[in-house]
Amino acid sequence: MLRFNLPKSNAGRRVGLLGGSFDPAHEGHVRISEQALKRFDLDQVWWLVSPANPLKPQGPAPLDKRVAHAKRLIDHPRIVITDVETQLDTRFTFDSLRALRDIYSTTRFTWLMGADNLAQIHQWRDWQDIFQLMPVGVLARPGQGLAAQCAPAARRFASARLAARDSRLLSHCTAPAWCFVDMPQNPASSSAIRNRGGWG
Ligand SMILES: Nc1ncnc2c1ncn2[C@@H]1O[C@H](COP(=O)(O)OP(=O)(O)OP(=O)(O)O)[C@@H](O)[C@H]1O
Ligand SMILES: O=C(O)c1ccc[n+]([C@@H]2O[C@H](COP(=O)([O-])O)[C@@H](O)[C@H]2O)c1
Repeated sequence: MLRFNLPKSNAGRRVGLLGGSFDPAHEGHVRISEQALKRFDLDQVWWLVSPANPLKPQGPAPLDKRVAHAKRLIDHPRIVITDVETQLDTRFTFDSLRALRDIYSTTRFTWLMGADNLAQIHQWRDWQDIFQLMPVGVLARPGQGLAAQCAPAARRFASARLAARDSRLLSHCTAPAWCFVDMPQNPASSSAIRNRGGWG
């Protein structure tokens, strides 16, 4: 029985978790979620709309506004918009993922992120523990290929990397395991939308 108003998940279901500020959500988020479903053999993708990125000094738009916009943008039977980090009162990704793993003990989670986050994840709290907790699926992002492939995290977990041709095995693997997949890339970014005055 769930303590919170959290999404439901059946035993054995494979769920990708895409964390982000979604300030605002855009077509790039939609594309990588659709690709992740296919390329990583997932049943669902949950968007974790975060209260705030612990590394960003300026807070995002109010959570309700970001969640409502995300729900207007995407209407997909296998993509779920959630505010679980607010409900769990967690701010750091490792804490959120550990809490979800404990609540949904029979769900197989995969952490998802764009290539820009692979290049930065070594700055996150407990980042190596994230790789030990669940498989990690990385999706290509324009201009981020080289930085991501040479990133400290890519080097540290080089032996746990799956070839892109085996990407559908990722969500079935035991951690640590990660995979970088290339795909038709989408240049959208929340900061570009904010800078154009298209949000807020
Ligand atoms: N166009 C894109 N292609 C691939 N990955 C993306 C794209 N846009 C966002 N992502 C990924 O989606 C997740 C959430 O992204 P986020 O909400 O920070 O959006 P953003 O566009 O990166 O925002 P900002 O420009 O403010 O940094 C991150 O893992 C990010 O790497
Ligand atoms: O846990 C951390 O230390 C940490 C530091 C920076 C970012 N994150 C997470 O990374 C995800 C992407 O953040 P953002 O703001 O770039 O959308 C989001 O889920 C954040 O909570 C997590």
